[in-house]
Amino acid sequence: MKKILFVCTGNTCRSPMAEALMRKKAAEKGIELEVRSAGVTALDGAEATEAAVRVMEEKGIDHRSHRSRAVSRDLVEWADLILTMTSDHRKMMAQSYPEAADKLYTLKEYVLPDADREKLEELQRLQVELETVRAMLENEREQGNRSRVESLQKQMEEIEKKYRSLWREVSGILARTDVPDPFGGSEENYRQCRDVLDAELEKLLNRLQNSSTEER
Ligand SMILES: N[C@@H](Cc1ccc(OP(=O)(O)O)cc1)C(=O)O
Repeated sequence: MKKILFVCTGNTCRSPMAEALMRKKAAEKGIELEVRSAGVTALDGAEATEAAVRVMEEKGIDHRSHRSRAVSRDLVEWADLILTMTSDHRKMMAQSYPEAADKLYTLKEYVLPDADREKLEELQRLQVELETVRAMLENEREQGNRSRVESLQKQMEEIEKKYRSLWREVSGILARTDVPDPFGGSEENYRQCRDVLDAELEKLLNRLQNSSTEER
């Protein structure tokens, strides 16, 4: 059974709403899933915010029993898929748990159409390549190896060129990959957040259903 971990900051607003909505949707569609949530800087045992409880009630979900918890190595190991609310959460998770890198995405990124997702992955790959070549260049500079420095500089310019043109294409997509934090906002902010999550989770369920029929 697929195990999904949703991650936000405090685990009192976004990721608990994602967890509860996903559990309900999966049950309604008869899809077997296990879902949990946690926060990158969460305290253990805090209740969901009042406004979150109210807007979940509107969807027929009793959210009062939620208690926050911090992300832990056990939870990361438990999950097959980790979906964060923002790209900052994804970065923080990748730094703390590099071994989880290939199951770590922002929720919105994971449900993008394939073509857009491939572009984002290519951008991340170029970023790593750029850092690697930059480190090699520094090293050769220190050694005073001029011909090697020149060839690495050319290589870096090539990668930067590709990076810049791809960046122009994907910056629009990237700007839309965060689920904004309703914490401290009005009930309407929470409702909007819930509806954004609801729409993204519908796409997530479709993606999971499609990939399980492809696997058969
Ligand atoms: N945990 C933060 C506050 C916080 C709580 C919730 C929160 O929203 P979410 O649960 O969606 O990350 C964001 C931040 C603090 O100690 O002040």
